[in-house]
Amino acid sequence: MAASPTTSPSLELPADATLPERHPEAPAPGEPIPPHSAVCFGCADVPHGLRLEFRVAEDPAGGAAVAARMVLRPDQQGAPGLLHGGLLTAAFDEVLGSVVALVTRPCVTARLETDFRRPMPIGSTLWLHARVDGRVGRKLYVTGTARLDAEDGPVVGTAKALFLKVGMEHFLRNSRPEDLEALGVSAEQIRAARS
Ligand SMILES: CCCCCCCCCCCCCCCC(=O)SCCNC(=O)CCNC(=O)[C@H](O)C(C)(C)COP(=O)(O)OP(=O)(O)OC[C@H]1O[C@@H](n2cnc3c(N)ncnc32)[C@H](O)[C@@H]1OP(=O)(O)O
Repeated sequence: MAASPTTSPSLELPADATLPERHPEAPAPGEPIPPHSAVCFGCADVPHGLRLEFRVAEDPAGGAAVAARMVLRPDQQGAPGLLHGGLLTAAFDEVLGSVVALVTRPCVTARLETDFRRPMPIGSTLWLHARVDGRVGRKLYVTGTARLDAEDGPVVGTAKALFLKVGMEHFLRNSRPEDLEALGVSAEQIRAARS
């Protein structure tokens, strides 16, 4: 049967997936991970952003893992006094993307599923954890957990995602030219990628 544009292959870890190690130049367990960009909605210190703070976590199996924390603010409400669910998904996108970046980069989210398990009161702190479970070629399979108010607090959400390794041309072809130029990319490089 032909694939439907509204369905995607499973996020289950394929049998031939291997556990990828952290890149040799990636920070070590316990070290903080700085924002990957000064303007990122997820990790940069921007007023409207999630302002997630990260460190590399120890993975018992020797794989790549991160821990992150996010304080839930009044401007992030969905139902009165509770975090908007889409922001938990956004937080997972950032946290799962960050752990993938310890293995290889750049990667983008192809598919992300969130399970919402408990409400998240404004004023609480989310403690998130993510791990790369396996890799098959360009495809990286990642899982994450969000807990309330402590690293071992109650689970409020879980996520599974597939990230795909892409080339720099993904950004050169698709990002706004002015944003690329602000990063030092020349107009000529942008034109060449788009010709
Ligand atoms: C100079 C500039 C500086 C830039 C500095 C960069 C900094 C980097 C910062 C990162 C920051 C992170 C922040 C958070 C992460 C985001 O938020 S990323 C933003 C959200 N994501 C996107 O915008 C991605 C949009 N989607 C796409 O561009 C394309 O669909 C993709 C994901 C690249 C895939 O396209 P493709 O490369 O053509 O892949 P395709 O050949 O279709 O599929 C390859 C394989 O993946 C599977 N696959 C593809 N899509 C799916 C899916 N949805 N479900 C299941 N399987 C799938 C296919 O079935 C196929 O499997 P195999 O047949 O190989 O077994």
